[in-house]
Amino acid sequence: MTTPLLKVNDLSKSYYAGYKRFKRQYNHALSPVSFELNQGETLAIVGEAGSGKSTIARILVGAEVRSGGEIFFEGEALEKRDLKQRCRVIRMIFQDPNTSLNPRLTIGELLDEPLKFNTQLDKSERKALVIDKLRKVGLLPEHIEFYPHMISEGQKQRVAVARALMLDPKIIIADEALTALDLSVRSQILNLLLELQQEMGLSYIFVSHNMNIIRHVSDKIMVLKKGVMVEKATTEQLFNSPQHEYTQRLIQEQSLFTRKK
Ligand SMILES: Nc1ncnc2c1ncn2[C@@H]1O[C@H](COP(=O)(O)OP(=O)(O)OP(=O)(O)O)[C@@H](O)[C@H]1O
Repeated sequence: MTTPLLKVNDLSKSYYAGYKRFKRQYNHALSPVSFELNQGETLAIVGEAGSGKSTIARILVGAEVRSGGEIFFEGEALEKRDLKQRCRVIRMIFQDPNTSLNPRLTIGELLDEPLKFNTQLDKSERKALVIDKLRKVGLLPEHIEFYPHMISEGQKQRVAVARALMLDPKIIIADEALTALDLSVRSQILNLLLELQQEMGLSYIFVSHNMNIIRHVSDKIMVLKKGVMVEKATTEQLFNSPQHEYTQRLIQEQSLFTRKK
């Protein structure tokens, strides 16, 4: 049996919520969840607002500390790696490039940042890598001089993708990264992500509440409801025969919403 790229066992998260009747209270944002991700595979995590999707994402990238469970990357505990190494292997793309990209930095500076902080490369080596990644996401070397406000929404999301690629990660987590984009731009970015997956053997975790988006991109899906995993299946199984009534409702609501549009 091959070792999965990422193996998560009983991951959980509770937030301290103050005292009630002299007892410490906790908000269980995430009850223990387990899942695996293989190289080149796409996992989607779906659920309504507050279901714990982003909590998993934040723990995986090291932005949040887990309350329980274990995370193994290539068979080794993820915590054994320092945050720098962790940043290299798992990167995140956020929903809104307008807030995730610093407007005061040029595209070149934005892409150079991860290299500057995480590698020993000199300026010209870093510039060559920046240009390489710009090309990979369908932008031009000239974009180095541009500021985010000078380019379109779709191009901004391409910059966000390029930034996630700078350290040659193995896993990219896209947290609602396609939701805010209009339909034509969304399909362009989706195609770009799929091409990059083919080319670089990337694994993706798509965090989304939009069943339509994930249906077309994911190999398997995990459904969360109020911090509890209620269903986990291949995409085909889940859409053909959803087992949990919550999953059935999510699929139904999405198809109604799509028909109305
Ligand atoms: N820093 C925090 N302190 C306390 N509670 C938190 C914190 N961050 C998240 N939570 C709670 O944890 C639960 C899960 O939140 P999370 O952001 O993971 O949900 P989500 O499914 O990603 O929702 P959304 O789609 O709105 O981002 C929610 O009840 C939320 O209120």
